Amino acid sequence: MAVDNVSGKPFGCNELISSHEMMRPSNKVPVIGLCNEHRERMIRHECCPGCGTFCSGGKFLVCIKNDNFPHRFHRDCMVLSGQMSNCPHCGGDSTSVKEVNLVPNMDKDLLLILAGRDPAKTKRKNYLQIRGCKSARMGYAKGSQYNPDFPPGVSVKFGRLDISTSTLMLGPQRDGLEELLQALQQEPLQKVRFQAKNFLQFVQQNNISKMIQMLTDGLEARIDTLNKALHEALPTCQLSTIHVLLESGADINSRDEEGNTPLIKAILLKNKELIIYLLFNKADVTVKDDDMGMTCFHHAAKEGYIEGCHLLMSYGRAKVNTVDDGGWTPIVWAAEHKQTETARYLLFYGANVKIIDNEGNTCLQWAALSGNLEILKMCLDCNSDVNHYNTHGDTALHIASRQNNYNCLTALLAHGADCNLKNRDGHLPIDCAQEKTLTWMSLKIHMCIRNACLIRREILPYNRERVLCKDMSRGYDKMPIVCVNAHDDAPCPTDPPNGFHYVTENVHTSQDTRINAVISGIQSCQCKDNCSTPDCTCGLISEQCWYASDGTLVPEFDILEPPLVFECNKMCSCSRNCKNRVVQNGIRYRLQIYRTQGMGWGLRALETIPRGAFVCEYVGELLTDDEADQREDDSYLFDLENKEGEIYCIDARNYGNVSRFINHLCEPNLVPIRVFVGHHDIRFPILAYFTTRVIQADEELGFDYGDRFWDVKCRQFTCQCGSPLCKYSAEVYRKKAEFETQQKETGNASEDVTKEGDDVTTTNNDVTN
Ligand SMILES: C[S@@+](CC[C@H](N)C(=O)[O-])C[C@H]1O[C@@H](n2cnc3c(N)ncnc32)[C@H](O)[C@@H]1O
Repeated sequence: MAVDNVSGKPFGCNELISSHEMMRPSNKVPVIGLCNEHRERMIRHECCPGCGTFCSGGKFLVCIKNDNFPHRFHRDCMVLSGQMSNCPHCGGDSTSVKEVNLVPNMDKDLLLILAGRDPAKTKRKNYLQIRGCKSARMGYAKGSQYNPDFPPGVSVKFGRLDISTSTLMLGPQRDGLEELLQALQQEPLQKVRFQAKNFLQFVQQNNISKMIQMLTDGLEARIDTLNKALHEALPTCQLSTIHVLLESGADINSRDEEGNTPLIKAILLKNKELIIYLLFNKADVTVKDDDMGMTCFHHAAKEGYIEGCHLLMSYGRAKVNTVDDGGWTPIVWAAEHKQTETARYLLFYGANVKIIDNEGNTCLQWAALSGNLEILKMCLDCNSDVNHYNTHGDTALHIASRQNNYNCLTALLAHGADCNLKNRDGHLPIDCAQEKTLTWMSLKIHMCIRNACLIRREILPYNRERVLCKDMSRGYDKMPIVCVNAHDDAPCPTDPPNGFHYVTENVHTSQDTRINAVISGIQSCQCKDNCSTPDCTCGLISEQCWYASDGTLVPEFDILEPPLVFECNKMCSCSRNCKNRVVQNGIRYRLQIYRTQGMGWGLRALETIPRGAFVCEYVGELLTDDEADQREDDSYLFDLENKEGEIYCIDARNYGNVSRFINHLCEPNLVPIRVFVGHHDIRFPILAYFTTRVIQADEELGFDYGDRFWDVKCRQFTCQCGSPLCKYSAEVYRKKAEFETQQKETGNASEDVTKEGDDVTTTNNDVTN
């Protein structure tokens, strides 16, 4: 249930939860079931990621980086999580964060709040006072209610768009139904052969009575005839004809020779009544056509049919970032076809302009191609990388130059586009422009001035980040594992000849590491309550269940002496979603492999990760100790010590996952924990990395490799972690060596002194004597 926060007071939402999809503003707070209004407000980032309540009244902060839809959050929540100045939604810096004070009229506004609505939207004019920002910037007027589920009383305002379906019926109108009933009461035809040609003719004529007669007299209509009739009927037919065809068994998701479904056709026809009818009859919004693998949503966006987009999302649950076979999202189609309002609408509903298509383009490049300045601006406002380049090495600047899109080029340069980047053919953006065109002249001037300044100030050109792989896991991990290099020309680490094979589970390359997974050896629980009580037997094998309800380790978990953790397994009576299952659910946070300064590849977080959260498992080849000793490259060996003396190792050199890139940090933020999931063979725990503190986006992830590693390796290389507390840097080893020499020298000296002393004593003794 959504909770609105008005001056610190909570107000629970009274509306029906509209979607089965639960949401939350960050992984710090539990997921919430939402009514439509709150769902949209969640998408607009109006829910505070710190406390999970909606910022609806009193003082709170807004980030106006995205002018149209300021993000909201509470100052105190950010202070508590140690994240002071930046917007927790988009990372916007303190210059875009302002404080607002909403003073709600508790009588009237409370009713709105309880109805899941935002009073600020209803009477925005004198409601919001944002310092340094016009109140009109607070987003689009959003109509009161719409209910994507039922009944069809849709009424939505988006800018000038007013989607209203309150007058629509879900099936044929009264006259259509009457005609159908009449036809059904007619005398059946005498037995004649069902002729597809005749039937199609009747369908095209909307001759319901003849259609019904043919269909009900026992003659068999083949499914493909019905499907063909359905497709042929769509452009001209009445809903009652479609209704009869579907009732008779035509497939609502059948495809014509171009792979178009009836829904795609209805979108192209912009037939709202038909779209709603098909969606309510469970037409599949994800079916792709044969041409470019476009779904109905891509077609709607391409056509600039906002109403269609809205119906698909609200009735059909179409996903705003769904991709076609070329990796294009609906907003890319809108950008390419200059559908500005559609793009604005899609952005409002969470379109991601940074998604990279199969040719390496983002939406920015498509906007530069079509020359749509508005959409290009939207992409830049959403922090698109202005220097991102595609598989040909073309940036948006190359594309705008080639197309002579002067305004787009000017906007790109104003946002820091680099005019000195060459594409794969060695061409600068200016080389792509036709001489004496506006783009050419503008670039010429820009380059002359810019390059002169660069030379004067000895500024090195911008070091670009290259995306070497969009997902090293090839879809096996839940999150794509991107690999980037902004440092040198090292190729992707999976590339031959020195590459490795990305696997998501440990692999066996010999018989000697066979795991005992016999189910009689696995303890399981009998819980029926999500394992939330201390009686869960699985939890008890680990002393207690160490996971809090959000999947993080409880604060009392001892990260210095971590206990073994036993998660619930397939033999347990509890549900697959119980509290005691975390590692088995896989990677949840966005991670990136990147080229570090001095440590080869490394792993970093792309989003904030809370303390005690599971990050990834160390995956590789299971080896015996002896086998590990034979390996030439020991850089990726991890010991699975256990108390029974048998030592096994995981080697991630040839087979591994994202965790093989985790470097040593002298101030580690990860700790490896032994976890058991599918078996209880104590020799082969899962090595699961958990965070030891909150990790910020872009922070490198690392754990302490330990003295044993560095005692051996310090002869080959020293630690480059750069921490002021580094224990294994060249400097530390130098000082250690100096100290030891000194010790030796003073040790020798004191030995000498002792000897002398002995002598002295002797002498003294002599004296005494
Ligand atoms: C498990 S791998 C980590 C990933 C590795 N950086 C790579 O490029 O594949 C361990 C190796 O990374 C390098 N490495 C890890 N942490 C380091 C550190 N703090 N300083 C220097 N090198 C480090 C060492 O070469 C080490 O043998």
